[in-house]
Amino acid sequence: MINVEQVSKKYKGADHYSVTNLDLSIDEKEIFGLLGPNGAGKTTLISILCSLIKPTSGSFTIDGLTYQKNKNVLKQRIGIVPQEYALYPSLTAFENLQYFGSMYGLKGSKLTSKINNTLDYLGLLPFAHKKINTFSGGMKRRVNLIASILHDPKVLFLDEPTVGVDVQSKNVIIQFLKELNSNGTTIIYTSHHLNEAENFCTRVGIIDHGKIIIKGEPKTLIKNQEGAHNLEDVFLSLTGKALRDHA
Ligand SMILES: Nc1ncnc2c1ncn2[C@@H]1O[C@H](COP(=O)(O)OP(=O)(O)OP(=O)(O)O)[C@@H](O)[C@H]1O
Repeated sequence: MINVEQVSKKYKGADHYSVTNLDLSIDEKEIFGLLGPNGAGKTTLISILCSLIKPTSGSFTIDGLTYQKNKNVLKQRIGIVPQEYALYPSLTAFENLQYFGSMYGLKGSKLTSKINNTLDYLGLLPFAHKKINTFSGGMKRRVNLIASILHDPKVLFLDEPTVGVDVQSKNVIIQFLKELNSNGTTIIYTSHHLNEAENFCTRVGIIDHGKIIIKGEPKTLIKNQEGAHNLEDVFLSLTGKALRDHA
């Protein structure tokens, strides 16, 4: 479904590469977790795959297609949940979702029922006609998520979809993503919640200094890492305990 070959990225003016000669292959219907310390290159990689930024070198395909030749087709096949909210604060949840749906050519009763059903699944139907600027962080994350899946993408990219949300919101978001996946959506997500990734992902890749240092099924990675009881143990063994502050 996704094939990445030797992708590198050096931002303009930067003195180092954020992603270096990265190879990655993700199968259809996987839930792939991209894990790594702050500054490891997760957002950069996901932004490249969503065509939000261009790689400095290397190539990749999604569903066998490149953006160079198939930008509009790929736009319909992928969904993007960015780290920052992409919502209009002075519009209601419903108005926001109508707007995002219309960007994918959706309209009428089909769009309305999709919005209402999904708001309902995610516990937001009673707030459908309230303005986003009255919503909590967890509620905004859920609307942000709905905005990205109205067009039923085959592949969904999520950059830290559960950051800053309470346990209840997190559970419903993960439940919803599992449901999408069981209906055929391939999911690639980044997270700092290793426990969540351990339970949610079919495979994870740990990325550090722009390179994937290990990838595989969480259970296998834990079994193969001496002394590891969970994914966090594997992560710390491989990436160390030093802080990753940078400015
Ligand atoms: N627009 C930019 N210009 C220059 N350097 C950047 C830019 N965006 C990111 N970087 C650098 O690229 C590297 C990777 O950053 P990236 O945001 O991809 O990491 P990350 O793994 O997503 O981190 P976090 O977990 O903190 O979100 C870092 O060194 C960062 O400082």
